[in-house]
Amino acid sequence: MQKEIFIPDSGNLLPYGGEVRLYPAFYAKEQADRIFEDLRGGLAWRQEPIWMFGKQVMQPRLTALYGNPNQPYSYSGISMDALPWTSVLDEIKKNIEKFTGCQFTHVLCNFYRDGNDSMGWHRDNEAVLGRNPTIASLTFGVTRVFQLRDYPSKKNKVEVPLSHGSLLIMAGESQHLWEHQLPKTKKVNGPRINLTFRKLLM
Ligand SMILES: O=C(O)CCC(=O)C(=O)O
Ligand SMILES: [Fe+2]
Repeated sequence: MQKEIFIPDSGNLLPYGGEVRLYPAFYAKEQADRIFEDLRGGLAWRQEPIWMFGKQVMQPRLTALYGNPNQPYSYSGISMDALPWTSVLDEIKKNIEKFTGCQFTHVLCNFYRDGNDSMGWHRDNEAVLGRNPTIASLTFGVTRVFQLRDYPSKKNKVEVPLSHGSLLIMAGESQHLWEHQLPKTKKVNGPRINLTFRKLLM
């Protein structure tokens, strides 16, 4: 769908140690609106517990995992079984595979109901993703600020507004040297859906 048109990108947003690129208009508004509605109503959203500092707490967002069968995905102390691809998720996967030249096996879907929902500082560095994973992150709904910072020093914060229809690619060494989060905010009140496409090694 996208392949014949040139999609401008931000250039590398990281000053060193990996690559993060933003394609603000990967999907045009009408298409992004349609995808948002389909994902909101069509995915099996659940609030899941995770382990944090030795105790179980509910995640401050809803999640769903889709992907190739027989390959469960473990992160933050929970193991999730992937549901089979829906037609919209499969359509998006094909688009970004064509665009990036990478293959993806799973998509972790996050639903941030409002500005109180969030995701804390982390790296997507599970061994099953391999050493330098390419992660494709798509946003639908309200714009939220995504933050990265140098992992060892907790300095050099980079802020990236992720808007409706945008694609963010994290690649190279970005999951070693940088961590990222989606902080809470009082500035927005609407819902946001984020999809992170990943390739799990068998
Ligand atoms: O919602 C976002 O933009 C970030 C999601 C994320 O970091 C993740 O799913 O690992
Ligand atoms: Fe992440």
